[in-house]
Amino acid sequence: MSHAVLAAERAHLDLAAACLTDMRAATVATADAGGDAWASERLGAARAERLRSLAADPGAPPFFGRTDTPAETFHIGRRHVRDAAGDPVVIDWRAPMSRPFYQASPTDPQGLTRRRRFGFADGALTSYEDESLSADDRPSALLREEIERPRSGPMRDIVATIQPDQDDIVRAPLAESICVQGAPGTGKTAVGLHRAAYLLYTHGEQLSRTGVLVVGPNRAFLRYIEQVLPALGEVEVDQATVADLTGRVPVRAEDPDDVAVLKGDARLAEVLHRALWRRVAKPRDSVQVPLSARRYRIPEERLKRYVDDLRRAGISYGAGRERLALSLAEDARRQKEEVGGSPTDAETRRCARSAEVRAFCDEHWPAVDAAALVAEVLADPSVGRGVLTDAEQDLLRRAPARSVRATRWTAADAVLVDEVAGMLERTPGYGHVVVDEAQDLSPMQCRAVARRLASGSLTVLGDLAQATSPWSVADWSATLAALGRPGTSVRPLTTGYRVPAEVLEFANRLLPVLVPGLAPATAVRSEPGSLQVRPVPALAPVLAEVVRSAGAGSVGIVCADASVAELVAALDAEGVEAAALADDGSEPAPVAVVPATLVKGLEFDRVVVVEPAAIVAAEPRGLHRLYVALTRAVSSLVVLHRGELPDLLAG
Ligand SMILES: Nc1ncnc2c1ncn2[C@@H]1O[C@H](COP(=O)(O)OP(=O)(O)OP(=O)(O)O)[C@@H](O)[C@H]1O
Repeated sequence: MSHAVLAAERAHLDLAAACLTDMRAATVATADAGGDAWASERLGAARAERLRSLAADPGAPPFFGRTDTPAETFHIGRRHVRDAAGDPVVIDWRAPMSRPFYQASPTDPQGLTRRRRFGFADGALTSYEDESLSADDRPSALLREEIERPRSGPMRDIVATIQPDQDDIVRAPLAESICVQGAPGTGKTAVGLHRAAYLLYTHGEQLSRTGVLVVGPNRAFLRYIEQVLPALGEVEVDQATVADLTGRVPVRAEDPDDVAVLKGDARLAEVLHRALWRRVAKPRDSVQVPLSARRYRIPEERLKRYVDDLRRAGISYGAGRERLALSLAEDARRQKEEVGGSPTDAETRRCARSAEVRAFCDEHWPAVDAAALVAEVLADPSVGRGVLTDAEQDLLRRAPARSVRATRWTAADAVLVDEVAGMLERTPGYGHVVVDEAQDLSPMQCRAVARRLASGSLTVLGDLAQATSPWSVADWSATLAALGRPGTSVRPLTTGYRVPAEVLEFANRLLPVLVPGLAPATAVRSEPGSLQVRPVPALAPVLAEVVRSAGAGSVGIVCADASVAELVAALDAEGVEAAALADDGSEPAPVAVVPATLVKGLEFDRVVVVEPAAIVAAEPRGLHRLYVALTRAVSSLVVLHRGELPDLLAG
């Protein structure tokens, strides 16, 4: 390593930091344009956003790499930095010029004569490493170190080390929907978030209008990933669970699995569609409507035609109702014009709002409340005859509550209510949606996500082996069809970055039973001693000892949901401070007792899985749940069991 090179690169780092400071100052100083309050508010909001995105993460240096071609040198960083003259000092990692940094290889140098990576310690540039992109390159130690650096705490970005197969997905065109089937810890979530950041950078104008949505499985997961996009300079991405998206009614009850599966079936959309549209009634008589002090009779035949045309127009139920009122008013207007009158637009609108027109619409195209309609279908599912079997109708049937408000809704009901709401009024759609842990979505939940998509594209992330919901599928086609993107190509990721090889191989013993034929992941690193499987006579003392000797980093104790409180109390009795992880988005405690049903998508430095057989026994897809639990560890996994181990793990 040359000192002169190091000194020059440090000088460039200082220059970049100074330019960033100037850019921030210039943004603050931008004067408001004119006295228009709305414009200055918009400008203020845009400036605040730009400031937020410029607010450099103090731990993140302005660049992490450099590419040289015979003509040019680019430093690559988290965001674009330019000097006072407007010349680039650092190129945004998402810019096309940055692509060779991620993709160049000795077999395809992509025009590069050198790729340089930088090593940092506490924000200071301490080392660099060059590849000449020829066959004699040694594998990059810095790259390896960074990729293998144990990770814990909230998720961090991976911009410095995105791998070529991941980069292909991150930079796929906006128009292309993609489904990533990736084994545990292969970077699906990271790739999905970086793709969102890439698309926002590349198609900023289009996507800033329509927005980007990230859908995750629960609040704990959203909390875990919430820092990644802001660290990449993207602060305007919505993050939500399906429950958030469909939260039109309070959820206060749970369905038995068989009922939940049925309510998640796409045929329910057909049932609800029928239930709604059968409200529209055929006109049986003419009607008289008032227009500027006179009344006009609209004959039955024309009324029938208006209703029929609107039914067939492919518009929402609500829009149809509004347009029906307008059709009647327009009819009266034409009649008046035929006899030489010239009604104004205001008079015609008044006619559309008249008591007579409203009464006609209420009778023939009545207003509908989404929750009330679902309550009605659940109380009498016979509207589903021909779509659902008799047995299925019986399964769905529920004694009606005193009122719609008193209904004890379940999560699956909320999705049905959202489906109807989407029929009543078009749901505004995003330009791109990233759906994580998509293997767990029911077809009806997929439809709820698809409604938020408008004509945009999707990034679907998941792992069939981690599918734990009662409606889990064995391949991706049903999910992709319900998401409205049936032709989406499925791309595998199989290099595991999270879990050490010893732990991954142990978990992979379950794989042939979970999803026969699914390719197992290969871990990038091996850590001898990272796996311990310990039969114990009593849990609490050993668990306490394991936690005490864990050293720095986060500890996640994963157990069957029913045992969480007991374990927290047992640790407390042993003098070990631990807290249960809740699904309210609050931060996990340094030692967190995690219900198995909440652990999906998370990672901890050290994981203790307590009584695997109990996790398996707790639910129908308990073995899949156990696989999720066993693949959360970054540094070590300890399995403690008093009872027998599940067969596949024993021996
Ligand atoms: N190219 C990379 N360089 C460095 N770290 C990476 C890379 N890809 C993934 N990682 C890290 O590996 C870990 C797992 O990534 P991530 O959570 O995205 O995987 P996943 O496939 O979504 O996992 P799971 O399905 O098990 O939840 C994270 O800590 C992530 O930062």
